[in-house]
Amino acid sequence: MDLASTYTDQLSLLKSTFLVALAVGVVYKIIRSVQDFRAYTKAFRSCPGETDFHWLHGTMHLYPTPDEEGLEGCMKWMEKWPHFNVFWNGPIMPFLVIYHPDLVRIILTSSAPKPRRFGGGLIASPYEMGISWLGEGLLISNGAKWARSRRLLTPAFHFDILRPYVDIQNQAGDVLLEKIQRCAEKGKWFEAFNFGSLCLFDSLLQCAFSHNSNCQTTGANDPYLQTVNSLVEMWAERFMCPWMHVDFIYKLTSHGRKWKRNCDFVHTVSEDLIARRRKFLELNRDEVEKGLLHKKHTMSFVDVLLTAKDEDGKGMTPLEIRNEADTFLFEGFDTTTSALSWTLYSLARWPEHQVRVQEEVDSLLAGRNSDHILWEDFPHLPYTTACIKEAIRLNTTVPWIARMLTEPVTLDGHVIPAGTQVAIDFWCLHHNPTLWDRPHDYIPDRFLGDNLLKIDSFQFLPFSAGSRNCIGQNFAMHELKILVARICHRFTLMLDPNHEVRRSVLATFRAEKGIKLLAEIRKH
Ligand code: HEM
Repeated sequence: MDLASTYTDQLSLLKSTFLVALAVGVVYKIIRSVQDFRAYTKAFRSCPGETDFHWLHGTMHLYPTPDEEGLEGCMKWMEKWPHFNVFWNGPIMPFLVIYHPDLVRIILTSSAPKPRRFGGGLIASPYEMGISWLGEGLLISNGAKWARSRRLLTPAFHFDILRPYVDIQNQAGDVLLEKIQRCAEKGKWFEAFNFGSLCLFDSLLQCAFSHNSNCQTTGANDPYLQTVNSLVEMWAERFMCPWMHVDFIYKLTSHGRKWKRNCDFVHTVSEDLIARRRKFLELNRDEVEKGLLHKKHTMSFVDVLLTAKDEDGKGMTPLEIRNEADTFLFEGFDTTTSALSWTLYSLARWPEHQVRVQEEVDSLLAGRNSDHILWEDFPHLPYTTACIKEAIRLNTTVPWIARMLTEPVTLDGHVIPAGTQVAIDFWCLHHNPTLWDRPHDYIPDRFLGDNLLKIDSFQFLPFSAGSRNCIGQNFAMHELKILVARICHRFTLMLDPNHEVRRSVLATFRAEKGIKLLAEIRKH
C-alpha cells in the first residue's frame, strides 16, 4: 500500500467519524429539545384552560375575538377559571392569561421584562412590532437601557414641568368646547373619539414639542396626525394576523411597506420638531446652564430630554431623544383619547352621575369669570375623578399587557417555567366577578371614601403597577379632569339613540363605529 492511498483511507475514516459524530450530536440535540419541550409543556398540562387542542393552531381558535362577543367569552373564562388560564398559540407555544390580583402582584413586582422575539428569533413579540417606529424607547426597552431612560425621563413628569401644561390643556379644551357648542347649536351629534383625539393631539404636540399644530381646526386632515393614527391601527392589525408576526414576511407585504413609509414620515417630522427646540435651547443657553429655563419658559418634554444628563454627565443621543418623543406621542394620545371618550359615554349613559359631576364643577367654578380648571382645583374634583376611574375600569383603556418570565414562578401551586409569555388581562381583572360587585354596572362610588379600602392594590390597574407603571399617569389624569369637568359644566351630554355603541379591543379600548354624543347647552 502506498503512502497516498493510506492517506486517502485515513481521510475518509476521519470524514466518516466526523459525520457519525455530527449525526449523533444532531440526534442528541433533537432528543434533548423534545425532552425539554415535553418537560416545559408538562408544566402547562395541569393548568386551567381550554382542552380542545388543535395540532396546528393549539387553542388559538378558542381565543376571544376583540369585540363584544369576545368580552362575553372572557366573562365565561372567569366563571370557569377565576384566576388564570393557559392558551396555546400554535402547537408549541403556551401563554398564560392572568386576571387575579394575587397573581398579577407576583408578575408585576418581579423583574419579568417585556417579551422579546421567540420561535428561534423569527416571531416578533407584540411590543417589538412597534420597534421600527418607537425604537428602544421607554415602552419597549428592557434592562439597563430601560433603567437609564426611566431615570432620565422621570424629571420630565415632575410637578414643576406638568404645572404649566394645565394652561395648554385648558386652551386646547377651549377649542374643543367651541366645536361641541357649534354642534349643540345645530342639534347635531359629535363623535367622541374624533373630537377627543384632535384636542388631545393638539395639546400633546404643544407639551411634547412646543409646537402649535392647529390640528383641531385643520381637522383630521393633518398629515402627521393621520400617520400617527394609521400607525396605531396598523400595529393592532399586524398583531391580529399571526403570519405577519414573522418580520421578514411582514416586510414583503404591502402592509409592511406602508408601515415603513409611515414610520419614515413620522420620524422626519419629529426630527424636524426636535431640531427646532435644539435651536431654541441654544438661543437660551445661559438659562439652560443655570437650570432656570423652566422659570421663564414652559419647558416642553423634548426640552427636558435635550438637557437631561445621566450620573456620568452624558446626555441622550439624537436617536434616543427621537424614540422617547415618539413614545410620548404614541402613549400619550391614543390612551387619553380612549379614556376621555369612554368617560363621556358613561356620563351620557348614566345621567344621574353626570348630574353629580355638574353639581361638583358648578360649585367649584361658582363666582369665577373663567371656566378653566386650575392646578389647585384638582384635589377638589373627587366625584369627577371617581367617574373617570370607573369609566376606565369598565372600558379598560389598555386592556392587556405582556411580560416574559426569566425565572420559574409558582402561580396557584403550578410551577411555570422561565421563557413563558404572560398576558396580564386588565379588562378581566377589572371585571372579575370574584372581586367586583356588579362588574358591568357604572358605580363611581367604588372609588370614594371607605369603599376604596375594599379594593386590593393590584385589583384596579389602569396604569399598570410596579417599576414599569405608566410614567404619564398624572399628566393623563390632569388632562382628563380638565376636559371632563369643563365639558360637563358647559353641556349636558346624551347618547345618540340611533347609534349602537359596540366595544372593540385593540391596543386600546375603542368603539367599533365610534360614540355619537348629543350636547345640550346648560344655562348658568
Ligand atoms: C389614560 C391614559 C393612559 C393610560 C390608561 C396608560 C396606561 C399605561 C399602561 C397600562 C402602561 C404599562 C404598559 C406595559 O407595561 O406594557 C403604560 C406605560 C407607559 N405610559 Fe401610559 N397610559 C396613559 C397615558 C400616558 C401618557 C399621557 C403618557 C405620556 C405622556 C404615557 C406614557 C407611558 C410610557 C412612556 C410608558 C412606559 C413606561 C415604562 O415602561 O417605563 N402614558 N401606560
